[in-house]
Order: sequence, then C-alpha cells, then structure tokens
Amino acid sequence: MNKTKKNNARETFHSSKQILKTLFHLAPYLLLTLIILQLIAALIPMFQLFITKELINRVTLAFSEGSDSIDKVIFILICQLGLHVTNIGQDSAKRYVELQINNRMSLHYNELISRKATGIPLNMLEQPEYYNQLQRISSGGEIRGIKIITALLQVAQNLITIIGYIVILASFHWMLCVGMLILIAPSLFYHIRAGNSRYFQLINQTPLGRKSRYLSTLLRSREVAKEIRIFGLTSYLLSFWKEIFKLHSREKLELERTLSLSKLSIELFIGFATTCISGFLVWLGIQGRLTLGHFVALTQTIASTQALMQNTAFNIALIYENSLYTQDLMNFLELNEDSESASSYSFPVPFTKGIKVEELTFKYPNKEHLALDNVSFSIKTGEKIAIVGENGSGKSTLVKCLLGLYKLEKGCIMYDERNLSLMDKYSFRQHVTAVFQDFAQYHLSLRENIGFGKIEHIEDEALLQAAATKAGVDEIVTKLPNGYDTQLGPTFLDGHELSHGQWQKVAISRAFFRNFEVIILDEPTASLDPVTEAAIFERLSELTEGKTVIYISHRLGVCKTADRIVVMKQGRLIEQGTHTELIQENGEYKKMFQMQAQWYR
Ligand SMILES: Nc1ncnc2c1ncn2[C@@H]1O[C@H](COP(=O)(O)OP(=O)(O)OP(=O)(O)O)[C@@H](O)[C@H]1O
Repeated sequence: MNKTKKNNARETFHSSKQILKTLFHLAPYLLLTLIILQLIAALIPMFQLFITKELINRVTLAFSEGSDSIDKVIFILICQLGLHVTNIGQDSAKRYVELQINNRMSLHYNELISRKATGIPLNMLEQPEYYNQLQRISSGGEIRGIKIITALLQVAQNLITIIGYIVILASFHWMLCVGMLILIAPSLFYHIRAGNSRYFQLINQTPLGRKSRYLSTLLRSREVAKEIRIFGLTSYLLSFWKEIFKLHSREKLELERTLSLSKLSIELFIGFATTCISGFLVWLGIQGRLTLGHFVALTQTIASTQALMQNTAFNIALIYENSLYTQDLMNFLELNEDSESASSYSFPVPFTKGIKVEELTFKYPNKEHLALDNVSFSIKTGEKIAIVGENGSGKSTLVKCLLGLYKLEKGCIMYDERNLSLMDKYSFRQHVTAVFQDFAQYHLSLRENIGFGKIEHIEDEALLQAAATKAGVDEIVTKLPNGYDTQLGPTFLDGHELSHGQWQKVAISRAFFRNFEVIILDEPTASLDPVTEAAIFERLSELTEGKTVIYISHRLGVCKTADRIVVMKQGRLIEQGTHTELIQENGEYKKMFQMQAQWYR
C-alpha cells in the first residue's frame, strides 16, 4: 500500500500535466478565456479593498464636513457598483465556460474509454481488476480531470490575490504577513491527508462495492426475476447486500470522524492565530499608525487572506486527490489494445489451403488448469467440422482462439499458412463470421440486429432479406408491426419481445449478413425447436457451399452431417474422424453417441 501511495504521489504531477495537455488541444480558446476570467476574479478583491478603505475615510469626512464632500462618496459608490457587476459577470461567464470545457472533456474521455473497453484483448475481460478499474473511472474519472484544471486556476487566482494582500499587509507591519503565512501549513496538511485517505478507502472498497452493486442489480433485474421469486432469494440477497453496505458505511463514518477531529483542532489553531493578529491590529491603531478606514480594510484583508489560504490549501489537496483518480483513468487508457491494423498481413483471398492449428495451449488468467492442452489439427477449405465433447472440455475456448479473440501464449493458428496472431484483425474479420453460444440481443430494431453483421451494408434491403430468409427470420418479420424497423426487446417504448429461439434465429441471420470464407457456430441451434434445427442443418451445406464451417453441438445427431468430427476432453483433442470412423473406433465419441441415442429408442 505504501509503495502504491508513493508511486501515486510521484505520478500525480504527470497525470495533471496530461490532462492540461489534452485540454489545451481540445479547447485552447476556452482555456484562454477561463484564464482571463480567473485573472479578473483575482484582481477584484484588491480593488474592493481599496474602495472600502476610500469609502470609510470619505464617509467619515462627509459626516464631519457636511454635504460638500458628498460627490466623492457618490463616485466611490458608483465604482463599487461597477465592481460588483464585473464580479457577477465574470462569475457567470466562468461557469458557462467551465460547463463547455466539461462537456468537451467528457465527450473526449468517454469516447476514449468506450473505444479502449472494446479494443482490449478479451483475456483482460476475465480479470476482476479490470472491472474494479473500470468501475472507478466510470464514476466520473474524466470529470475529475476538469476539477484539476479549475482547481489549478483557482490556486493561481488565489495566489495573485494573496500576494496583493500580503504586499498591503507588509506595508503596515512585517509581522502581519508572517502571521498570515503560517496559517496555511496546517490547513494544507489536513486537506491532503483527507484526500489521500478517501482515495485509498475507495480503492479498498471497490471489489466489495462492485459485489454490492451486482447484488442490488440482481434484485432489480428482469433476467433473474423469475428465479428470485421461485427460489425465494430476496431476503438472502438483500441481507448480503445490506451487510456490505453497512460495512462500507461504517468504514466511511470512521474515517470522517477521524478527519473531523483533525479539522476541529486545526480550526481552533487558526481561530486563535487570527484573534492574535486582530489584537495586534488594535495595538497598531492605538499607537496611531492606522486610520479607521485602514483598520476596517486590514481586518477585512486578514479575514479574506485567511479564507483564501484555506481555499488554496483545499484546492491544492483537491488537485492531488483528483490526480490520484485521474491516474486510474490514464492507466486504463494506456492498457494495450488488440492491434487492429498493426500488420500488412491480410486474410488470404482466395482462401484455398484451409486452417492449421499447431500445438495450441491456452490458460485463462485466473485459472490453474489449461483450457486447451497442446491441440493440433487441420481443416481443409470448404470442410464442415463439428466439435463435440463434454461440458468444460474446451470447445468454446478453441473457437474463440480460432476467431482471434484471445492472445495465444503457446502454439499457433494458420489460415492458408498465414499466422493469425500476425494478421491484420480488420482484414481477418471481413472474411470470418460467427454465432456465439451466448449471442447478443440488441434492444434496437430488427434491421440493426441483422445489419450489425456488416454495418456498412445495413441499408441494403436485398441483403437483409436474404440473410433473414437463410435463418427463418422472414417468418418472424411478417408478424412484427413495423417489419424490419420494429423495436425489439422490452427495454424501450413499443419494444417487441421475441422468444429465445427467435432471438437465436436473428443471431444466425446476423452471421449470414456478411460474405464470409469461414463461419464458426457455437451451439447455434440450442434454443431452436427440432424442426427448425433440422431445417437449418439440412440447409447448412447449401447455405455454406464452398465455405469452411466449424460448429459446436451437443446434439450428436446433427454432427453426423459433418465431414469430420473433432472430439475434445479436458482441453485435449482425443479423437477425430467421420461419424462412421469414430463409431468404429469404439472410443469416447461412440460412448457419448450411444448414450444420447438410447433416449430416442
Ligand atoms: N472466461 C473464463 N475464465 C476462466 N475460465 C474459463 C472461462 N471460460 C471457460 N473457462 C474454463 O475453461 C474450460 C473450458 O471451457 P469452455 O467454455 O471452452 O468449455 P466448453 O467445452 O465450451 O463447455 P460447454 O460445453 O459447457 O460450453 C473450463 O474449465 C472453464 O471453466
């Protein structure tokens, strides 16, 4: 923890500099305007002080001399009004400019965060620390950047005013400015300590905090609503959530209590020091070294300087605290992405030699055992391969590797003798399509749900209808109120919910919406009725004529149509061959096939 604190302290300056640089690129004129407004704000208190002093002295004179001196008093009052209007004007303008800067920064960083989140390797998404970090930056990391800048400008503004005040105070007595300077130290110490403690408390609370948020999401989620009711889980989940909530509240209260005690002692010290300084002023007045105007103006100066110093200390601490949070954002943005076009190596067209998997070994970051253990096999172009095996045998992991979604540590995958790891990802994805076991259900229009298969052609009606027909979605469309433009899912107004099987057909259409050389289907028909499933598999050869097909299925009956069957067990490839060959081999496949077959006898 100490090491982390030290590192963060060192990197604080770096992240503030980064944020400033970005802002300078994003909104140079707004930044300049903000600096000018801040400068005006810095000078106003000194003019105010001068006006106060003049006003008191001239009013005292007018009271003793009568109406002869009233013109000068009126002039001073007009100046005071002008200053007041300027102050209000600069304050409103500053808020407006800050809001504009905030919007630009928010847009910029939110876009970067979303791009990064969709660009980092899939392996990273399996790691809890990724979600902890994402949660912290999602709760306003980019807004904290603008806070650093406004705090920096506020410090600069305060310093200008404080220097002006100190010069005024020093012109009366050097002791006054020394007294003022020593007031800032305890305040600064307190605010930095408070910021640091709150930040590290957040770091420690993030993992459990995520769990608590997950539990409360579960309690309100549509997906698990049925199970929560049927299994009566409300009390259990609620008490788990309450336990975490109470623990975190207790920790926060404890920290605030400690900080409040420190703050109280610092405030007492500051109050005592201010009283001493005021007493010193009275002593100077008694000695005849101050007029009444001077006395009022200096008392006001001391109060203002003290408030400004506290505000400066608070803002310096704010810069430090927000830099710690911004550091998280910067670290996240610096994560390595899947290189989309780092290579000039494109997908081989025409695709003639097929796919070769050599000694492929893969382990998930948080797991002990290998998900894939030295897997080697090849697929000819145009071949239809079925992958079968018990749950957890590595089938889905294998197809995700074939799709280039995971970074390989050992072994390689070649498409027409071109190494997938070195291939340009964009080019690769133009020629490969997939239907996943946990396919996405986009709560958008049906057109978008299919068109996402190749976003550039989303308006191509003929292509849309062809893809829909291939998976039997054309029958669904006729029953939808707005055809392809019907909003799907229950999330938004007029949303039309589909059955799970219908959603799966839409996912298959999406895969068929693009031209492909290779199609990978991970249990593509698990939710379909037997008639639809049989129809899709019967038509698969026709729909994928000349294309390479790899599919995973637990229904071994449909695998009989494959040119070759690959059998997986505990991450290893244990058998491969045609259905007839594997039955003759009398191995794992035959055992699985016979077990399934007995249910149909
Ligand atoms: N995201 C993940 N993080 C960690 N381990 C994982 C992850 N996904 C899968 N695994 C592990 O990797 C192994 C292989 O899983 P995989 O999903 O590839 O199996 P599968 O054969 O597709 O299973 P199923 O038939 O149930 O879909 C399993 O032991 C599983 O626990």
